[in-house]
Amino acid sequence: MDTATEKAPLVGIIMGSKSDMPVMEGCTAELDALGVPYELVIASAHRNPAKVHEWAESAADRGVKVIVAAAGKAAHLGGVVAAFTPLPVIGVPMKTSDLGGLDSLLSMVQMPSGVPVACVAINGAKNAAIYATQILGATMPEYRDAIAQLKRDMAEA
Ligand SMILES: Nc1c(C(=O)O)ncn1[C@@H]1O[C@H](COP(=O)(O)O)[C@@H](O)[C@H]1O
Repeated sequence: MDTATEKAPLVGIIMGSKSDMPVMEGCTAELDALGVPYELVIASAHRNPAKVHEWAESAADRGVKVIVAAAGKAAHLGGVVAAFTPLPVIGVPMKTSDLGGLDSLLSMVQMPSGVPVACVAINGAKNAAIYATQILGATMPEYRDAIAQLKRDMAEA
């Protein structure tokens, strides 16, 4: 399932399996709430490396500014994507039934020097959306304003 919002995507979301989708709906819902256009692709670095390569290498040319990569278990996807793009990559380690997501977290966060993947909490899909929007907000005032409003809403609540 490959999808995108109608406006040109600024965030590229990739996940290793459609089984990650229920958690990652927390990311798309937050991006929708913040008004950030995104594209979404399901592709595994293990099962379909050619598709991951092509998608990651062409992301910047499509106008994508930040990538969110979600994967569970041997979660190499974010690192592989980071190898093929100059864009910042935010990893979302998926909770797993066997090792509770510690497997995903450690395989995602322990990147070799020179190829960073910024990693949120296990199942931290919403925070990945907020962090991606904050990165956009560094240069795009409308997204800085959206984050400022989110903070006001949280304080109010
Ligand atoms: N970690 C990876 C990668 C990868 O890193 O390329 N590809 C799939 N997966 C993960 O395997 C888990 C189980 O996938 P299935 O449910 O399809 O068996 C998912 O959490 C997925 O992200």
